[in-house]
Amino acid sequence: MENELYVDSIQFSYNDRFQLLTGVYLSCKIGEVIGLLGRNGTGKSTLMKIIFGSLKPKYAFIKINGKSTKQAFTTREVVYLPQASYLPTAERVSTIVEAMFSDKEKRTLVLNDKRINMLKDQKVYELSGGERRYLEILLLIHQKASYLLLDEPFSEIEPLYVEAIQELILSHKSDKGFIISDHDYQNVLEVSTRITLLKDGGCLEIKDKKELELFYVPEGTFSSK
Ligand SMILES: Nc1ncnc2c1ncn2[C@@H]1O[C@H](COP(=O)(O)OP(=O)(O)OP(=O)(O)O)[C@@H](O)[C@H]1O
Repeated sequence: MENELYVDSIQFSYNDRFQLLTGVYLSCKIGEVIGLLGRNGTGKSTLMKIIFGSLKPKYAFIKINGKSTKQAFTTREVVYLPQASYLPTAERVSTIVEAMFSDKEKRTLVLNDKRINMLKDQKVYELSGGERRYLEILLLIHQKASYLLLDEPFSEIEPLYVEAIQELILSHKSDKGFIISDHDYQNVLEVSTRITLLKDGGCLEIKDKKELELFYVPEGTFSSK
């Protein structure tokens, strides 16, 4: 299948005693926002690292736009937002944007973003959690890659920036595919086109909110409102 990130049969363990991922199947097409939910420690971050290629699995079948690969990052079609910030804290926002984009037009586009423009002379350590996370995602969204793996993009950031990041994702959905993992499932649900639940080492497709109540959130979470 063209224009799809496809992973199948992912097996992984950190030690011999426990197999964390036992045969994960996941797919994401351009235009899709996949909400990857799961309880603490089920392996969401591990799965993203395996797909990206920074962690070696026991077995994985990964195909990007019809071509199989061992490490998705080598195809330049996949970028990954790790849970922790990846920006050098002592650098100015404008310096980072210039370093990350050789193309002048792209640089100008990013620097003219309405939120980043007023922060461009600040250093990364001076930004709020939300401003920094927004910048990190903006920098990834403007890369050529078609697929973005976002590990906890909404975690511990101010509501204004949760909304800004949601807007950013939705405004780029037509030409990108997103896989998003976050504990704040409401924020994920608001932008997702599909939900998959990582559970007992595999991925379970969630059809509707009723199924989400059955497997993930407390009964009545959606119906009692
Ligand atoms: N480098 C490591 N060595 C050994 N065990 C690890 C390592 N990294 C993670 N683990 C363990 O593997 C399991 C899965 O971790 P992972 O971070 O992938 O889960 P997660 O679903 O992303 O969790 P959370 O939602 O809390 O971020 C956890 O039990 C974790 O403690």
